[in-house]
Order: sequence, then C-alpha cells, then structure tokens
Amino acid sequence: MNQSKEQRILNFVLQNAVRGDPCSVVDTIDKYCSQKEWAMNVGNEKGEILDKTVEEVNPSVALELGTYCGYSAVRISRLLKAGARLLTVEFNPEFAAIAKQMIEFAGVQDKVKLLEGPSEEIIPQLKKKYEVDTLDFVFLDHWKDRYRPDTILLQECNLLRKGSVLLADNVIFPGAPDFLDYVRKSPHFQCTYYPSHLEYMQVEDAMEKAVFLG
Ligand SMILES: Nc1ncnc2c1ncn2CCCCCNC(=O)c1cc(-c2ccc(F)cc2)cc(O)c1O
Ligand SMILES: [Mg+2]
Repeated sequence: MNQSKEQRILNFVLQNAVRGDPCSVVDTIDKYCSQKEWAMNVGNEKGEILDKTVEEVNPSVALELGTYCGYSAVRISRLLKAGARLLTVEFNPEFAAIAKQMIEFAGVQDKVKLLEGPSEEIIPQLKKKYEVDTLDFVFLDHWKDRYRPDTILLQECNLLRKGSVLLADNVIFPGAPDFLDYVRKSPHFQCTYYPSHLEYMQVEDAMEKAVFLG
C-alpha cells in the first residue's frame, strides 16, 4: 500500500534529522515541506511567533489542539522549563501515530502527552482525567470552525485563568472569522494580531493572540 505524505515526512526525519535534537527535527520537516511536499505544519515564519509567545508565557501547562505530525508539539516542548508539560490533542489516528513517533525521535516524549480524540470530547476531561487545574497557554491549530466553540468550552470548563494566553494559527488562511470576531468583541480577552504568511507559501496568513482577562 503506498505511503501517506505524513509517513514520507516522518521517514525523511528519521533518515535526516538528529535523534534527540528537537531543533534538527523542526528544521528537517521544514526542509522537506518547503522543497518536496507542502504540509500544514505551522512552519518557520509563524513558528517564530509561536516561539516568542511560548517564551513570554513560559507555561507550566500548555494545550495544543491539532497535533498533525507533531511539528509544533516538538517546537513548543523544546522551549518548556523542567517539569512543564504539553498536552496535544489529535483527532486523526493516522496523524497521531506519526506524531507519536516524531515526538519520541525528537526526545521530548517526557514533556508531551498526546491525546487522541475530538477536542470537544477531550477538553471537558482535562481537569479530572488529565489532572489539569488551569491552562497557561493554548495553541489552536485544529479545525478552523472549532476555534470559537472550543474557546467558549475552555471558559465553561474553567480551564482559563487571568492571564491565560491563546494563540491561534491560520486566522486569515484558511481563516477563522467567527473566532476573531468573538475574541475581539469579548470583554474577557485582550487581542493582538500578528500578520505573517501561510507555511511554505507567499500567501497572506496571520496569528491572533488572545489573553484571557478573567
Ligand atoms: N482534536 C481535534 N478536534 C477536532 N479536529 C481536529 C482535532 N485534531 C485535528 N483535527 C482536525 C484538524 C485537521 C487539520 C487542521 N488544520 C488545518 O486544517 C490547516 C489547513 C491549512 C491549509 C492551508 C491552505 C490550504 F490550501 C489547505 C489547508 C493550513 C494550516 O496551517 C492548517 O492548520
Ligand atoms: Mg495551521
């Protein structure tokens, strides 16, 4: 049976990156996806905005919605302090299997917990099943029409505290207009817009940071 694109990306990393070196895994994925096959990783340009935000927040507990091949899970977890952890949620079992291998190869498996399932099912389980009190940082990179409902669900589940930071990918392309409208109009969020480009392309995209005010 011929390989999936995601399997080809993983194989390229296993053959060309340095085991246990998260930066080499990130760079190798970017090399493959910019030169051989496009894929929906956040990429290096938006990845630097992600890095700066993670360094600014320095989260103890971070959540990622939409793992895909694990590119941003490796990118985020390489910046986490000792004892900090990233919970990453992936709906697609094939993607989750690739991401698991990617995370282990990068050597960040002790910082990352990969949860398989739809975000709307997993978010309500975070407190009791995954021993989360509140989330310091949330990276939204899953279905774009889930950004707004899941932001509301995070609030309803009391998973946000004063100062929790949400960072959303793709708010321009493919776009998350209802999410932008919601957080920018809400008195509970302080928003910042970061213009950028779609990963590996010269197409306009952007990220939105929304800080929860309590
Ligand atoms: N836990 C969960 N709950 C719900 N859905 C879940 C999930 N976990 C995963 N998914 C399912 C999301 C699958 C991928 C989401 N990301 C995207 O759809 C995405 C698409 C593009 C794109 C751009 C230009 C194009 F021409 C085509 C596509 C770029 C991006 O950076 C993207 O992040
Ligand atoms: Mg994205």
